[in-house]
Amino acid sequence: MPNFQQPSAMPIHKYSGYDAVDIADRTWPANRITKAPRWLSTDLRDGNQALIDPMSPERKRRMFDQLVKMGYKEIEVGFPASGQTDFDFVRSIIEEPGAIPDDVTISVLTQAREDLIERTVESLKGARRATVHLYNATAPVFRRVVFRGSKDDIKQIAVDGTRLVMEYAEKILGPETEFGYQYSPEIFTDTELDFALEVCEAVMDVYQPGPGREIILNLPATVERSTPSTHADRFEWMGRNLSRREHVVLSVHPHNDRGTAVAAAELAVMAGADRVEGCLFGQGERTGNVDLVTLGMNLFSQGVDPQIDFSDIDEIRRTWEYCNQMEVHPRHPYVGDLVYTSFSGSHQDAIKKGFDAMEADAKAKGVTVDDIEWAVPYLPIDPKDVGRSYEAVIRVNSQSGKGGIAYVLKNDHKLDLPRRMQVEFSKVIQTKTDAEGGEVTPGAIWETFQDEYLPNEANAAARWGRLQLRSGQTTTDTDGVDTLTVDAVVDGQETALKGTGNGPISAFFDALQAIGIDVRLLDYQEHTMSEGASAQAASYIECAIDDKVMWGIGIDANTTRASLKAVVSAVNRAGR
Ligand SMILES: CC(=O)SCCNC(=O)CCNC(=O)[C@H](O)C(C)(C)COP(=O)(O)OP(=O)(O)OC[C@H]1O[C@@H](n2cnc3c(N)ncnc32)[C@H](O)[C@@H]1OP(=O)(O)O
Ligand SMILES: CC(C)C(=O)C(=O)O
Repeated sequence: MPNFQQPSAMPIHKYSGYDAVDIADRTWPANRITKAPRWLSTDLRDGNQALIDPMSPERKRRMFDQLVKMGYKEIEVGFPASGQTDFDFVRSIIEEPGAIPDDVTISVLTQAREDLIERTVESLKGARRATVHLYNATAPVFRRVVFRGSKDDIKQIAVDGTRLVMEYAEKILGPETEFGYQYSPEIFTDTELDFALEVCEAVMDVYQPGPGREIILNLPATVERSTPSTHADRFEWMGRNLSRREHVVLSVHPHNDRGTAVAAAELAVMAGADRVEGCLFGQGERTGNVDLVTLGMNLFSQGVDPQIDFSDIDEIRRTWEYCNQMEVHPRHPYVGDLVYTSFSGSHQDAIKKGFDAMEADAKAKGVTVDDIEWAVPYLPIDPKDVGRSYEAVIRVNSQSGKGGIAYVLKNDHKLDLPRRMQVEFSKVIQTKTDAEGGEVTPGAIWETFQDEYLPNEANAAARWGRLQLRSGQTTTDTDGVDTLTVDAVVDGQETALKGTGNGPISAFFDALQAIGIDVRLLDYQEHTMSEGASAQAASYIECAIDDKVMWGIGIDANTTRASLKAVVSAVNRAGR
C-alpha cells in the first residue's frame, strides 16, 4: 500500500533528539521485577506544589493518613521552608502522638541554601524517623541560565548543601531522631552522565555512607524527555559506576511529560533502581509524577505483592479527589469509572465465556473461583480485588452483542439463556438501541426481557398474549401416558385445558392442539436459579408454532410448571 503521508508544517527544527547511552552490554531487558521496590509518596510535596490551590492543613492530613493506611512507609510531607503552612503541617504530625507510625519515615525537601536548610531541619525536631532531601539543578541549561556557574560551581552547591544539612542535623536533631539523607541532581536525565556521577560521588564523599548509614541518591526525570529504554540505560550505567553501591539506595523519580512515566519507572527498576518516588493517580507537576497506583497495581496483576493496599480503590480515589480537588479520569488504569467496562460485542462475549470457564474450572477442581488463576479476557485483574463489583463489567449499547446481554441476565437475574435464545433476544435489544441510540441499562434490558418473554409474571397492567396459566394443574400417569389438566385464560376466557402425551409437555401440546394452536418441540433446557427449599427453576423451550420458531421461558419453583409457562411464553410471542 502506498504511504500518502506528507511532511507537516510543524517547527521541527526547534527540537533535537535525545542521546543514546553507550552501554551495548546492557542487562536490564532480561530482568524481571519480582518484588516491590521501596516506595516514596511525594503527594504532599511534588503533588501539592503543582496544585492550583495547595492542600489545606486538613486536606494534607487526610492525604497523609490515607497514605499511611495504604502502607506507604516513606512519605515526603512537604517543603517546610516554603512557608508557614508546610512548616506547621510537619510540626503538627510530629507533635501529635501516634500521627506518624514508628515504621513510617517522613521526608522533607529543601534547596541547597543555608537559611532554607536550617529552617527545614528545624521542622523535623522530635521526629522518630526523618529524611532531609536536598536538591540542586545540575543539567546544562540550569548551569547556564539559573545558576550561571561552571560544573565545579554547581558541584560545590551540592557539596556545601550536604555539609550544611549534616551540620544542622547534628545541631538541631536529638538522638530520638533516626536521621536520613537524600540527594537529587535535578533533571538527572538532562545532565551529562559522567557529571551526574561526579556530583553524586562528591556528595557521598561528604556524607560518607557506609554500613548502617545509607544514602538515597534520587535521579529525577524532572521533565521526561527520553524513551523509557534510554532512561533505563542511564540507570544501569549509574548503578554500575557508582562507588559504595551497597550503601546507596538508587531512587527513580519520573515525570510523565511523554506519557511514559510508568514504563520509565518499571524499566529503571529492572535496571537496578531500588526505590520509586511518585504520586497517587499521577498527580504532580505538568503531566504529573509517575502514578504510584498504576505501578503498584501492575505488580499486583503480575502476581507480585506491591506491599500497598489497593483493595478499596474507590475510597482511595474519593480521598484523593477531595484532597487534590481534581477528578480521576474515567479511563485511568485500575480505577477509572470505565476501566472494567466493556461495551463492544466481541469483548463482552469473551468476558462472559471467561467467567463461565472460571466457574467451570473452579467447580472441576472443587475450589472457588478466588482460588484459581484469573483468566478472563479483557479484564487484566478481577475488579473485585480492588473493591469493584461486576455490575459495570458489561454495559450494553449499539456496539454490543448477544454475549453482553446474556451476561447481564445471568449476572443480575441468574438466567443462563441457551445460545440460540441469546441470539433471538439480542435482536430485540438491537432493535431498541438502533431506534433509541445510547446505552441500554441493565434495568431496561430486564424490563424488555420481561415484557418479551414473561409478560404474565410482570405487572398485571403490562400483560399481553392469548394465553395465561392459572395456578391449578394436575398430571396423572397411566401406563406411561400423561394426562394433563391446566386452568388457563385463553383469549380472555377461563378455560380448562386437557391433553395427553408421553410427558407433561407433550400433553400440553395436545391440549393446545385442541384449541387450534399447533406447537412442536425443538429444544428444551432448564437449570435451577438458586439453592434451597424455595429454589426457582428456569425452563427454556424452543418451539415451532405454525411457521414460526420461537423461544419461551418459564420460571417457577415447580419444574413442570416452569416448562408449561415456557410453552405459553413461546406461544404468546408467536402471536404477538
Ligand atoms: C523539580 C522540583 O520540583 S524542585 C522543588 C520545587 N518546589 C518549590 O520550589 C516549592 C517551594 N518553593 C518556595 O516556596 C520558594 O521557592 C522558596 C520559599 C523555597 C524560595 O523562595 P525565594 O527565596 O523567593 O527564591 P526563588 O523561589 O525565586 O528561588 C530562586 C533562587 O533560588 C536558587 N535556587 C533554586 N534552586 C536551588 C537549589 N536547589 N539550591 C540552591 N539554590 C537554588 C536560584 O538560583 C535562585 O537564586 P537567585 O535568587 O540568587 O537567582
Ligand atoms: C526535587 C526533585 C526530585 C524533583 O521533584 C524533580 O526533579 O522532579
